[in-house]
Amino acid sequence: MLDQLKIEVCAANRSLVDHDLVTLTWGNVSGIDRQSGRVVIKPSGVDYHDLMPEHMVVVDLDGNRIEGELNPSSDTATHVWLYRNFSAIGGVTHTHSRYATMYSQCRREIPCLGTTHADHFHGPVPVTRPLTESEVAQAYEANTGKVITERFADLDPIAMPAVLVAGHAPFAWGPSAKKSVENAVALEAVAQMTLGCQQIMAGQQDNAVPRLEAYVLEKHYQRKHGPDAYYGQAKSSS
Ligand SMILES: O=C(CO)[C@@H](O)[C@H](O)COP(=O)(O)O
Repeated sequence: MLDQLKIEVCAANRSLVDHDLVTLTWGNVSGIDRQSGRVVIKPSGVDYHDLMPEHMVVVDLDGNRIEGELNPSSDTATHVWLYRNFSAIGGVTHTHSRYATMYSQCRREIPCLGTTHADHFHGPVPVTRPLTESEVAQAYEANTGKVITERFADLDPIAMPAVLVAGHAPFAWGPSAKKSVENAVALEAVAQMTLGCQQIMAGQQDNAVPRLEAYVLEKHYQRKHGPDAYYGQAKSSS
């Protein structure tokens, strides 16, 4: 079972380059086998072009390495925090993709301006609070997961499969490693289009950027996720 997951996670990491979501090794994808509770993640600092399934690292839900010679991604603690708290997700993608990272660094949400956004994200893409000095000093990556799940206290990670970490960069997730990459691609696309809209409107007398109407948002989201789209999920304890 994990051999197949290693193949999928390796392919998902390599696809980050094809989607122009990464510079150097600034990104990592993982996937979870919920049956065994094992997470497969990219090794730290390895060039994407050199990645092979056998390089993937297997960790448990506390981030302890179970299998693999290489060190797991430096963001492993964030990935496993998300798997522990968002029970319905199967894959996580973290990148420093340009436009979504600009919004993360400006600490501004990405408003829902159009149907492209609505097809993937049920509302504005939220931004977390910044980590405190002690949170950074104590456990930077785990506390990055903590501020994400804090921000999702009243949000559903199925309806909103992405977040902007203040001062850092985006995380996206989905039912599989591949789907988490797709959500990261969609996030970067809507971030770029939103920035463009804000630049277009900045030069206008009425420079308020029009938000997508709520009834259009609902229609598009339900068209993609079904009329009974499930917005709420019981959160497992971390
Ligand atoms: O967020 C960061 C650094 O800010 C990470 O995404 C690294 O840029 C990639 O780390 P590895 O996955 O190669 O350890």
